[in-house]
Amino acid sequence: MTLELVAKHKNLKGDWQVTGSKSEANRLLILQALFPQIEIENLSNSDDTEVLQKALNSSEEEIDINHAGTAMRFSTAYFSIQEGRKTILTGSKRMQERPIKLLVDALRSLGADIEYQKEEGYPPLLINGKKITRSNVSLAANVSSQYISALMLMAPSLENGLEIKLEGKVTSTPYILMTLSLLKNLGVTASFENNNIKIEPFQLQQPKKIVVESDWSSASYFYSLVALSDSAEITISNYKKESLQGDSSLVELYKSLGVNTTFSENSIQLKKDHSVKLPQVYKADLVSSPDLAQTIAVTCLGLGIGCELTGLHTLKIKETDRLVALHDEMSKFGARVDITNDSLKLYPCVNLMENVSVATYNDHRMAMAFAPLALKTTLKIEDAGVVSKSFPDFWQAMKHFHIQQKEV
Ligand SMILES: O=C(O)C1=C[C@@H](OP(=O)(O)O)[C@@H](O)[C@H](O)C1
Ligand SMILES: C=C(OP(=O)(O)O)C(=O)O
Repeated sequence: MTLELVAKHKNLKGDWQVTGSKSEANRLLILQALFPQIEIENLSNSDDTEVLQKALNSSEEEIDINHAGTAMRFSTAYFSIQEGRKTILTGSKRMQERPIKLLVDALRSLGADIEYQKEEGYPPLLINGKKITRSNVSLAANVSSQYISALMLMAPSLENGLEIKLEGKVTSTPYILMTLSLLKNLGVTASFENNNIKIEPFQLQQPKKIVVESDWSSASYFYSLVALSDSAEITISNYKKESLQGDSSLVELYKSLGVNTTFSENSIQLKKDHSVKLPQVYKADLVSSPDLAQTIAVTCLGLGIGCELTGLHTLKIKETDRLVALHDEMSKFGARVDITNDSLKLYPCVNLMENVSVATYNDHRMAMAFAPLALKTTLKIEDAGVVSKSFPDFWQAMKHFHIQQKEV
């Protein structure tokens, strides 16, 4: 389905309730499978969370995780310790190109029985669940934090706990800290000091309710709407100041792009700040917030300013090669874009082309990042249904804020 987008008003007002964080939800689902006394509230309604929930409830041998990276990585560790159970974990064509070797090597070194079904280093995986008693592992931490979170999530259910030594420069650190916080919140004794993670064995004695905060990566599209509007005052919920999600860095990152954030009890109010003088070139290191790269790049494109984004080395192995995708799609609007393996440079582009058709490459964030650009030019989004990976009611939200959509 291709959607043609037209912004009917550029003065935005209104409220929206965003679904629960898929990162928090997917961690909690694994923890709940290991400690059934956990009760989860405000679970994400994303495809990635649904697919993991189904996988964990499935009694089938073959489980298809589709495009969901966290579900693939977290359930690889989970099924490795399901004693006596054989599982084939597979996923979409793209999932079969997303590397998992570092995690499989780490699990194998702990005694897990995992074989590759097709290409070495990539799903699908054949897993024969086993009891794991070894408690020391080390792995490179510069490729994906998801491998580390996967090990951390299974760790408290191991009889000897787990010590994980992180090698090299750690990437996407806030996601490791999110996992650590959720474990601690449950009552697990856990620490992360000097690239060393230590998690003690744990048993949950009493029922424990955990409420998932709304998704901050999804909030980024509202920040972009506000930045690109003529004026805006919108409220989104449920958010809190002390977030577990690293993407709450949006509050700071969007200040110089003209968006002010005010926290209320369980929501945030975003206001267009007309007093801000936009930078000619916006600069940010996004090594801690890789999922914001597309939103920020497109906001800068819409504002007619340049940007230099660094710390993007993980983008190449996500739903698509996001650096190439951003380069190709922003160029269609007339912009000059240079990319390297870990950075993106956008040159200021004052006259945006009209009626551009944006390809989305099975990547929800390509569709969602470009949608707010409708406030600046007319455009089409191809395969617009991809948004359901993390934000199924995204298009309703855009409609609520006057971005009209017509199927073409
Ligand atoms: O642990 C998580 O929930 C995630 C970690 C990040 O991945 P990397 O660690 O691979 O950068 C992020 O991009 C992804 O959307 C969610
Ligand atoms: C990278 C993402 O997800 P995953 O790696 O879990 O597929 C994302 O949601 O932007």
